[in-house]
Amino acid sequence: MIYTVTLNPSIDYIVEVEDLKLGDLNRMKRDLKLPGGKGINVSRVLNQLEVGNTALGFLGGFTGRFIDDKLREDGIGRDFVFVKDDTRINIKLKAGEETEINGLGPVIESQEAAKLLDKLSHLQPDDIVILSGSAPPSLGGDFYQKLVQACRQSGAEFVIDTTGKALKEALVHKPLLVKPNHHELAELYGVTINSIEEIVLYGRKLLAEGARHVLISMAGEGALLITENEVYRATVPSGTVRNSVGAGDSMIAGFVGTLVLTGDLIEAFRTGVASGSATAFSDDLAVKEEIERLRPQVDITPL
Ligand SMILES: Nc1ncnc2c1ncn2[C@@H]1O[C@H](COP(=O)(O)OP(=O)(O)OP(=O)(O)O)[C@@H](O)[C@H]1O
Ligand SMILES: O=P(O)(O)OC[C@@]1(O)O[C@H](CO)[C@@H](O)[C@@H]1O
Repeated sequence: MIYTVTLNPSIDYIVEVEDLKLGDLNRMKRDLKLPGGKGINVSRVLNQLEVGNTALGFLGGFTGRFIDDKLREDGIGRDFVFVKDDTRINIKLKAGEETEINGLGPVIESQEAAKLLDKLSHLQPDDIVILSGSAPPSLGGDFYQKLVQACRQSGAEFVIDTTGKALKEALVHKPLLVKPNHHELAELYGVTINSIEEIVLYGRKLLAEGARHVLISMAGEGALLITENEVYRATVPSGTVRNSVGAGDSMIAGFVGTLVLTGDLIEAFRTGVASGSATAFSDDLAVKEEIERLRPQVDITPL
């Protein structure tokens, strides 16, 4: 079974205004409320690809119920810990360019945090757990470490998509996949990156530190897949970008879902890129038909 873990889900409140005037009254041209948070996005795209999965994490209040209802309507498995405080609302403001304002997230009490760790103590060795996104500050700085240890103690594989110290510390536990974008990669190593050769160099450092597969996404510039023996570059299909929120999560879903279904690394990479682009070209996350349409447009070459 694939599990996703979203420590800090959100309602993504997508707001479009014609011409934003700061300090003035602006009227919305369009708005949309979506269940969000990185692991939840992965669950939604896995579901599109007909890959069964269960979404875990913390939900609370009316915002949490909204997310739970939406996932239930889509037939996605859920096993959330319900907390007292409200799940956050993240604002995605479209006014020509995209501006994001993400909430800190709810207070998670220690007994609520313990309930999630308890769920992970029942994992099986053939499970894959996808850990994605920020952690609410109240969980403390080492909660990801605890999650990773819980996965490893049960023998389950894990994928981690977060930043900074939590990502660095997870590497030694040999994640199946990490997927920083090229900016996050540079930030992780405290460097500026100016070329594909440098991206490969630092991507290989992630492997040396323990990651088993490294995907580096570069938005409209394509993506790299780096494994112990191979480096591949993918082009992205062309299309009109409508929304980049969740493109990276969709890529993880496409890659992991296809790897589980077929065991074929190149096809997993292709579906990952097509899924990211299908989201970038949609208002909401990628749907199956669009992923299928874009897949043949992704060219993959060894470097
Ligand atoms: N402008 C674009 N054109 C085509 N495909 C895109 C574009 N932007 C993103 N994608 C697709 O989505 C994938 C992931 O995008 P990106 O590198 O922006 O990830 P990310 O920074 O993790 O995204 P986010 O944090 O917004 O979810 C890319 O590898 C590509 O397949
Ligand atoms: O604040 P975090 O956890 O880093 O990111 C949360 C978030 O921006 O990521 C998703 C897109 O990747 C959105 O659905 C959500 O609002």
